[in-house]
Amino acid sequence: MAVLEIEDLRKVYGGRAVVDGVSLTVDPGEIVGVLGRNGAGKTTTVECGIGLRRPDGGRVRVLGVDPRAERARVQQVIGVQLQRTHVHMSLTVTELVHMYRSFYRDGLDPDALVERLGLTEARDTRAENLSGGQLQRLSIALALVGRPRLAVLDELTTGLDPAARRGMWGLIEEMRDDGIAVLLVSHVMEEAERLSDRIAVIDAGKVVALDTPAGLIARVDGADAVTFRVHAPLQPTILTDLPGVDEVSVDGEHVRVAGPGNLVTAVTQTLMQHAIPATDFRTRTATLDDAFLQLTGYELGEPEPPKEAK
Ligand SMILES: Nc1ncnc2c1ncn2[C@@H]1O[C@H](COP(=O)(O)OP(=O)(O)OP(=O)(O)O)[C@@H](O)[C@H]1O
Repeated sequence: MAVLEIEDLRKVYGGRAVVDGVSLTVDPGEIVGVLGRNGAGKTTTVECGIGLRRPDGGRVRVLGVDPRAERARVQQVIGVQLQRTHVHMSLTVTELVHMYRSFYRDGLDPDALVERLGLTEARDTRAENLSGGQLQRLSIALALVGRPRLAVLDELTTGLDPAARRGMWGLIEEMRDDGIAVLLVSHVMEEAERLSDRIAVIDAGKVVALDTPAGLIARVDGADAVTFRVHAPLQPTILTDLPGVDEVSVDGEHVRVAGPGNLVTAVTQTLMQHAIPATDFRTRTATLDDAFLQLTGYELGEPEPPKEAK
């Protein structure tokens, strides 16, 4: 059974459907990423999914239970880290993590979790005196200490330094391997790509794509390309016929060859066979960024210029 099931969810504010027919599921041991522009409806979807907001339409189940009808039962199985954390700011890190642990029947060792999240030195500091990154780590500790069946993480690593970010990813992967279902809202493409088994891209309240990170990247049109300049006449057909080439465009001496995968080797070999001198090779490989931008209606830019030699 899916841990979280969202079916045809609708939420309306001021006559506008900010969530408009969203469906998605998260299985045990699965990390599902949720990507979308600011205001796309991600937080609203997630908060409806765990019973914090009342849907105006559709159906939501956590382990088969309606989270608004059976609040107490559902609270026992979910851990939530939201953008706006409300904690008792006058309590210390240790006090808060132990208090949250006491809310759950089962759970992690609070002190070990504090250490794992790099909060040992701050354990006796009141929440109100923590740095932004420490407060972020605390909110994650509070979400995870009850060993939830479903962890909902909204902007997991915002404000964390690069080392802390890597550490957090490792922790989330361990939890996934332990069978926990994770719903991960993120604006960090590297994070979404590394952690997510599947990614839902939400735009204007609708799921515009739901696929593996590799599946989303493979959908990008024309983002894998090699461009170069030729210094002798070129018959485009010598390149069009190469395996993996989708499109060849020639504009004077500028040539662009597009298709999935790395085409540089095949292109340079072919040019050599035909004795066509060429320079200024630039390559571009599709990324999750490209997929996201294309799916949410942005135009793709031109290939990056080559890096200057040091
Ligand atoms: N309580 C509310 N009352 C009125 N409008 C709301 C309310 N909550 C959200 N909205 C609107 O719904 C839309 C979706 O908001 P939501 O917070 O779900 O977006 P998001 O995708 O999480 O954005 P971000 O990436 O900026 O966090 C926005 O236009 C927002 O202004």
